[in-house]
Amino acid sequence: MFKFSVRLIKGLMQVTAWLQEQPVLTNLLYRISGPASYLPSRDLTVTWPRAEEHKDFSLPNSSWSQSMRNLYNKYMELSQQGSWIRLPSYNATVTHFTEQCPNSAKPQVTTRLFTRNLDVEGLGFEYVVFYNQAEQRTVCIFQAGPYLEGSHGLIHGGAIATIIDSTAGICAICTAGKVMTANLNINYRSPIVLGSTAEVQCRVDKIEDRKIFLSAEIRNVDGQVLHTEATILFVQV
Ligand SMILES: CCCCCCCC(=O)SCCNC(=O)CCNC(=O)[C@H](O)C(C)(C)COP(=O)(O)OP(=O)(O)OC[C@H]1O[C@@H](n2cnc3c(N)ncnc32)[C@H](O)[C@@H]1OP(=O)(O)O
Repeated sequence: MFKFSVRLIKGLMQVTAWLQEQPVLTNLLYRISGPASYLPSRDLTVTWPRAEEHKDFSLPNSSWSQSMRNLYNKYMELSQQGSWIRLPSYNATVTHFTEQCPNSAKPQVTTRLFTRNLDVEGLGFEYVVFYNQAEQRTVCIFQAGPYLEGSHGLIHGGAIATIIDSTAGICAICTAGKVMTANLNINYRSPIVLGSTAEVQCRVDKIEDRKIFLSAEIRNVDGQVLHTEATILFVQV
């Protein structure tokens, strides 16, 4: 009887472990319960600022290179003329979409925006996004820190995809409201050296019903070197 119980418990544990590995289960949990219960139950070492203390990460900090600052100043001047606006950037998505969080004084979040998840300035994604409403364009001035390495001394292709997805996502959100990335197609033309400044240019090409088609390019500071080209499809949700 004892042996049978042990075997039964072991069997149950194996079934549970197998179930936890199945994407269909996590997907189902996510759909049924929403993201909060999908998070791991252990304590997360994530902190977030109170509403009155929200740090705007799109403002220059001491890690920014001179070329990063020069481009920032260029678009700030254009902003004063009215064509572009600088978009503030916080480290939690809930802070961006305050209408989803009525109790915004103390957002109940245990998550961080992927691109803003490091506390030390200059190690990860340093960037600022400007939006041009009339032209349905965004530009992102981007400096990749040493924690974004792929090949030796160069930015990881996934980090490049992330900054494109973010710049295009912001463009699509500003233009069409709530959207999800449905397709992201990238051609990596030349590598980007860690620490260098790059400019991500993104525009809405067309809108068909719920589909927003965008294209993006990453170039170096003077625009002479093409690093990356991409097309992105967002679907309104
Ligand atoms: C502030 C920082 C901003 C950062 C932004 C970052 C945004 C993200 O990274 S989102 C995360 C990654 N994306 C996801 O996880 C999305 C997962 N996918 C989904 O949830 C769904 O498939 C979703 C919402 C994209 C589309 O689903 P649904 O709303 O049911 O649309 P659906 O009816 O299937 O399709 C609508 C149209 O889009 C088309 N479509 C949908 N997916 C695709 C695709 N992958 N490729 C091409 N076309 C597609 C369909 O063919 C259909 O076209 P038509 O109307 O002409 O027939």
